[in-house]
Amino acid sequence: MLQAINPTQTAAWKALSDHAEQMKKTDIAALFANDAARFDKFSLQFHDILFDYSKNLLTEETLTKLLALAEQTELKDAIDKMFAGDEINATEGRAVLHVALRNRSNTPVLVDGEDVMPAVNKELAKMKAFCEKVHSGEWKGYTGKAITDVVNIGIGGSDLGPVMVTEALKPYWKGITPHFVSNVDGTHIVETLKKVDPETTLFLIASKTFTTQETMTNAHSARDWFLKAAGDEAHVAKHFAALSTNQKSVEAFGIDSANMFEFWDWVGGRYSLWSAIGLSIALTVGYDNFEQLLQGAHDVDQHFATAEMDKNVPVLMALVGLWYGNFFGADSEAILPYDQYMHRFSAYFQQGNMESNGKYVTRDGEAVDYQTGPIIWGEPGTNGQHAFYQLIHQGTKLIPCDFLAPAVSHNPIGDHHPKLLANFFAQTEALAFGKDRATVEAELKAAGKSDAEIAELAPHKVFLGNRPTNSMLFKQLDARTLGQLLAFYEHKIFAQGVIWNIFSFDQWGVELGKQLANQILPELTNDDAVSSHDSSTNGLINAYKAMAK
Ligand SMILES: O=P(O)(O)OC[C@H]1O[C@](O)(CO)[C@@H](O)[C@@H]1O
Repeated sequence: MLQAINPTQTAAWKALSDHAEQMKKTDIAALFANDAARFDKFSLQFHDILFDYSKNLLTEETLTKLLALAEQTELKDAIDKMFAGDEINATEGRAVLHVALRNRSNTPVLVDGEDVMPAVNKELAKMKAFCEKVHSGEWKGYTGKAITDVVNIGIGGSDLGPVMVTEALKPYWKGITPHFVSNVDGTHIVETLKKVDPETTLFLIASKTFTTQETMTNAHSARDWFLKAAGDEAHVAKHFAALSTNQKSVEAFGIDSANMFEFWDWVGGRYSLWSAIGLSIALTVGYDNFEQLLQGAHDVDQHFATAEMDKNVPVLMALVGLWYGNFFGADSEAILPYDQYMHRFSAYFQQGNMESNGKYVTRDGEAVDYQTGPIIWGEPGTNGQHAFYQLIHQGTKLIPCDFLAPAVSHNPIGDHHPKLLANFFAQTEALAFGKDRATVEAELKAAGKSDAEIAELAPHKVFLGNRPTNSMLFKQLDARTLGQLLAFYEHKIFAQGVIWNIFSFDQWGVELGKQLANQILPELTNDDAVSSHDSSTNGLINAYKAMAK
């Protein structure tokens, strides 16, 4: 159980509030001008990843105060408790042990006194053997053909991680094409099924609970489609596997437990790509690469658990983010990967972050009077530059941004990569340092503009700068580095949740919508006018019924 500590009642919070008022009087450009060693002081190398957080509105004093906040909210104790298998997901009565799934050191991890590592290793061995059979062609479909396509049917954490990772690691694909169906909108499954052949397709029904409406509906439609071609129920075993914690429901669906890959209730859905939910990843990029992904996350787990707080990358990421959210009123963060393969990275951490820390109730059941989880958004560079960077540069909102890029491209064609990276560096520089009025006026003058034109145009061309960014520059996007990046963000989210005194591993906020949808569904299947809701909901439902006739 984690202590409930109100962060705003700590001495550190009060000190940070005062300090923020001081820091509002300076800017990032001044901090660089006053300290030639700033980059060295505020950057860290972790394996092949350089984390530069120097382009932030902070000083050593800021960091000391932020670290004091981490100490006074007992972050270290919370980290130890997570790794020790304590029930830190208190509202669901569960431990939080995605770190056990990637525990390559294999040291015992105890849940209720029992070491979970033998079960974790057994399941990994099962996944490995299955991948080998599929890749070698030993696993055959009902007409004796090898598998060419995998369709993962899942949603939320049972979809976003596998989609993001398989896309990010596309250079490592092994000849199996992955497809992902998540939305209950029939279009998703129908359009996907058009691309695959029942004789050579393997369906992975990915659902921790095996009760999720969207997933079960898609799974039944996939099975109907398959049986239409295959005819015989006996063939289902060759084409359907389940990734779940719920053996009973898997069997009820008609999937043999031999084709079930198990995980456990101490794995949160949005932290589950490291579990059997990652089977589509292992099938797509090969089991060896899946293991490298686990290894990368494990590298960071060890770092998070043991590094000093002031050298601890996820802790620093958490503190820097919280600094802007709680003391400067920033309400969103942009994640901007300069790597096309990472095009689902921000979407993945929308769930990771917003489902974890989108909470207004504290660990002791009170309403917070401070900001918690930020809105997460972003697109790959350079697309974002031609879409929303205008607002980041000159808008009225403070939007801390993370820039991520590989030094080495998997596709070193012409001068594409230097151009991409030039944009990355230019953007972080422009955001931090801006362009002042004098420079703008001198440029306009040099371009031959009259004094009147200069006076009119100059205000629009000034960049105030002082827009904070973190940069993550890494050697190349391989499985191990990706695993490290993902674990950085996961632990950042955890550390912030601890300091905010909220529970990061439940998601009660998704329940009400599900409950109401279940009540409304039967109302849509008859012709009666509906009057049981508010006038808007009644009006919409009745209009729908009339239109759909
Ligand atoms: O894997 P399941 O049980 O189908 O759940 C899917 C998703 O639904 C949620 O419970 C709520 O959206 C997520 O946390 C989870 O990732």
